[in-house]
Amino acid sequence: MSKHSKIKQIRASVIKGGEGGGGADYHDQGEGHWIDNHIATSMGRYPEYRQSRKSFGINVLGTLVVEIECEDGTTGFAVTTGGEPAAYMVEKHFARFLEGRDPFDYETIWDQMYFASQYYGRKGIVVNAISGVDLALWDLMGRLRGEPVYHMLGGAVRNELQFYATGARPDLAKEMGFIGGKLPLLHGPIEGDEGLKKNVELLADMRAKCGDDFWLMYDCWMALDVNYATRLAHACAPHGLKWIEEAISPDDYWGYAQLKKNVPAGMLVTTGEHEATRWGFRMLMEMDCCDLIQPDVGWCGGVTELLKISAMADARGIMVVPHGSSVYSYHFVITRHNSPFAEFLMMAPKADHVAPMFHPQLLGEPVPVNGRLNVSALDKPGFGVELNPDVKLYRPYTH
Ligand SMILES: C[C@H](O)[C@H](O)[C@@H](O)[C@@H](O)C(=O)O
Ligand SMILES: [Mg+2]
Repeated sequence: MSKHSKIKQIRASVIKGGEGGGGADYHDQGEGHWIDNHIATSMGRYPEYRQSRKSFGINVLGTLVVEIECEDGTTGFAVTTGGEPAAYMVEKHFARFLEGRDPFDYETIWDQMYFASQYYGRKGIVVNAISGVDLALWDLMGRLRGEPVYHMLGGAVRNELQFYATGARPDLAKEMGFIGGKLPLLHGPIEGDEGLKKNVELLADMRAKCGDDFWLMYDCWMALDVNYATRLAHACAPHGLKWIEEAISPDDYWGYAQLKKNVPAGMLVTTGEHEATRWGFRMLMEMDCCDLIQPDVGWCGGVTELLKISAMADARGIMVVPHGSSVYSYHFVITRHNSPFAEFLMMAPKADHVAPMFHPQLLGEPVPVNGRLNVSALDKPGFGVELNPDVKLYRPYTH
């Protein structure tokens, strides 16, 4: 007989655009932010959509806030990307698998959410919604037990996290103590050899500013084809490009397998932030698509699924460095030997100082200091953060 308080209610809320700012939908930033400044994407083939990813809707979904309340009043929550469509699924479809149940039945809850939505889900926003519910369950379990999530995942295997920084200023990231800097790629195939030359020149400039021992990577956000990515990798090799990230479409497993053969020896091919579930990552690994996988724990299925993905990768000697997702990935990374470092997304508009990733939605969100975060910063129940009461929530659907 379960000794735990049962789940009384699950609630899915959103934050109206503009009031909440970026938050979990961290691409939803103001004008002039580096994260929306001429970054190469597949939509770049349309001139009207080349300058700004917001122009084609990268921020159209918004934040999903999932709250799960127990009969004793204990409430766990999590935020991810999903907005009203994801809220609809949580309220109208997934709630039935949680209410009246023990929150520690998270395996069965996950299984029922996934297979009940298999006919319309499996990847994308449906798995974002499942991930949001799963993360809220892990937060709730931690609060019920008075333990941080990382304790429940087996405990820390090291006493601190080390981070690389994603943003437009790797030179400043080096000064801030990060172990590396990941640049967004600015020019895609539509801009021809001239654009490729600019991509290489930017990397060369950053290499000159950062010196030889600082990791430099390119994030290509699904924008390229195999030939362009191959040419870019070879042109960037003399400037010490450590990895080429998400160069092509997440659906083109065959292209990744070819790119991994094409790149210069020693350069890593990475991907995975837009992949989902153990089955998607099994495909990436068994088709030898990449050297390092980057699931987003708020998009791939949550902690419950990331545990399965990570074990598969560990058995294959593949590193798992989750896509930046603040505390939701920190609690995982610090417990895994095959996750030796983490990503920190520079949310400051000029990438010139450290700011909490999901600001302003979360209170108590820890940030790296000198590119590191001591495990003690995670020593609070659940994921250790609270919802900011000044950020108003709207519950678009009920059940
Ligand atoms: C910087 C990239 O274009 C994305 O905005 C970023 O969110 C993601 O790809 C990452 O790896 O951080
Ligand atoms: Mg990326």
